[in-house]
Amino acid sequence: MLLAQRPEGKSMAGLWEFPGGKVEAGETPEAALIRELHEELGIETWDSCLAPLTFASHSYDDFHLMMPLFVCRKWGGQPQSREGQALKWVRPEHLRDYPMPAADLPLIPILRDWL
Ligand SMILES: Nc1nc2c([nH]c(=O)n2[C@@H]2O[C@H](COP(=O)(O)OP(=O)(O)OP(=O)(O)O)[C@@H](O)[C@H]2O)c(=O)[nH]1
Ligand SMILES: [Mg+2]
Repeated sequence: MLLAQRPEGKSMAGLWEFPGGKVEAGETPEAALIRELHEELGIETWDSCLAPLTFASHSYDDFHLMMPLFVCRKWGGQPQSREGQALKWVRPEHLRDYPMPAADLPLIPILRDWL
């Protein structure tokens, strides 16, 4: 799977995360992910290429995160770093080697078992 390292200046800088971002008003989760993948990686994808896999539910100090995790199996173009973030393709069994946000940690065994 493709991990992105949060750049300096953002919250949780240096941690490795799944590409994506916040849903805007009136957007479906799928539309938000399609938009974010375009903004962050320059790739195109479509609702029909996104499969919901699991979700994270985690209380940070200042907000509660509910984050759906989708698998994107088909896209157009080559992922490239458009926001200065480092990118890395990582096998599920190696996810533990990359420091991730606290909300993501319970997802690691699920991804290892399911993918
Ligand atoms: N994309 C992403 N966000 C995550 C993950 N894990 C996690 O806790 N988050 C949190 O979920 C929120 C997503 O925000 P984001 O910074 O990616 O949002 P964004 O792309 O819209 O950026 P922006 O707010 O700078 O415009 C952040 O609070 C982030 O820390 C993850 O694996 N991927
Ligand atoms: Mg983002």
